[in-house]
Amino acid sequence: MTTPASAPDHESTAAPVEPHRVLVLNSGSSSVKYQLLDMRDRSRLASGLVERIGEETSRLVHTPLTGGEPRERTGRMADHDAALKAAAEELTADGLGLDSPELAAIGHRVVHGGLRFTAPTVITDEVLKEIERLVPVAPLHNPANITGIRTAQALRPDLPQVAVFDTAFHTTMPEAAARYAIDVETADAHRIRRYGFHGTSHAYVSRKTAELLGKAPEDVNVIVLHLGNGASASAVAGGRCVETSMGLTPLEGLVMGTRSGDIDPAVTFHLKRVAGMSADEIDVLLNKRSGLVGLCGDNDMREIRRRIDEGDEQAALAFDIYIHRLKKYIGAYAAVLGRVDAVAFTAGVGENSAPVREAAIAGLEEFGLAVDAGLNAVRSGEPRLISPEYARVAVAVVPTDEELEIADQTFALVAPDAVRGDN
Ligand SMILES: Nc1ncnc2c1ncn2[C@@H]1O[C@H](COP(=O)(O)OP(=O)(O)O)[C@@H](O)[C@H]1O
Ligand SMILES: CC(=O)OP(=O)(O)O
Ligand SMILES: [Mg+2]
Repeated sequence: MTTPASAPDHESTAAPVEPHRVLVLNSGSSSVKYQLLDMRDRSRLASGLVERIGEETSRLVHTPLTGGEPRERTGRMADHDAALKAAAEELTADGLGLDSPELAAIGHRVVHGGLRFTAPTVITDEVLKEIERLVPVAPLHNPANITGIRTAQALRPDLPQVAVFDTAFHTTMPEAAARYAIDVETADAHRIRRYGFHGTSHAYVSRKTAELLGKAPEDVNVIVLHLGNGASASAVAGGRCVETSMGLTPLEGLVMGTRSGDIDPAVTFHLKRVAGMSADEIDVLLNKRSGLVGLCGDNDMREIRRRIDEGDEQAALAFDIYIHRLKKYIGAYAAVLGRVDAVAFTAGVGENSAPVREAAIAGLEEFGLAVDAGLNAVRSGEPRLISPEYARVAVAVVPTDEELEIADQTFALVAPDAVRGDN
């Protein structure tokens, strides 16, 4: 790539360096994860997490990856703008300030890209307006993403800001999977269809799973189970998504930390007509007061397992409902794919909870699925197999890295000719 920075400069003695760093912002409803990467070798220079934004107990944990210990800040951070400014200060303290000429771009996770955004996109005013238009279909996520973009633009107005959409990977779903069986004219008038989310993670993990099996992505069919606070399953055939569990919004599908996942849509009419709830109240009930937290008061799988170990029946039932739904999706996606080569568990619960993996696969021997108890108990940050050798289908734990995937896609867009390190 030829830029003014690489033009001969007779006054300076050192050779000018092409901008090669990417900052990634993954803004969630109440948290921000960030990473600064050096794209020459795809190494992480620093990473961090701000949790409980808007509460008195906000907490920032910043990890410099060049040797130092993690640093913590606590105390109220009122909004995502305050959280990002605190993160920028931590980076500056490490000598990695956002004013650096080495920064090439800022990559943003944007949850809903609607029908229009099927690939990473440089953010213009017009693109930002479209992301705003999609707020009603991602009310917990797109507003946080927009604040992240605005704050980053204010800090570095000269840099390309790139949006990488959760929905993009799912745009290959066939119409049979993407359409709801409702009146076509109404659906089309309001763009009501199944978009799917967590696509960056499903893309990354399905590719990594193929790598773990020593095969090309085109040659494998994978069921990816992204089990975080939000949770979704996808069926990926030869590297292309053919079905996923989230729909118009991230509310459909699996039982999640605070979201109900699938319910009979008539439950909402019933809540309105019989329980007298407004649309907004029902929205809050299903998005924030349902799922594991609605069933047992806790949404953290560690806490639920602790309660089960102490004999708590409410926690045990919540766990059973979570696993029952997961198992239904594994069976359904096996049917959709026809041939399954691997089932991959990922995200906070999928990577860390051996009991969830064991229970989700238990009883599926007829599908060629089994988990080896010893392998399942191993704790590691590496992709690994947990199925016994005799099993026909591989079961794997494959840590996701949405930030690395966003950095790769961002850098490929802004510096298409740059030489990048390999995996
Ligand atoms: N060691 C663990 N054992 C079981 N569950 C865990 C563990 N660590 C994290 N989790 C679960 O992972 C969830 C967070 O997952 P994550 O993928 O970070 O979610 P999100 O990106 O939606 O915030 C927590 O709510 C908790 O339930
Ligand atoms: C789309 C979605 O549910 O994201 P998250 O899991 O980060 O809440
Ligand atoms: Mg997540």
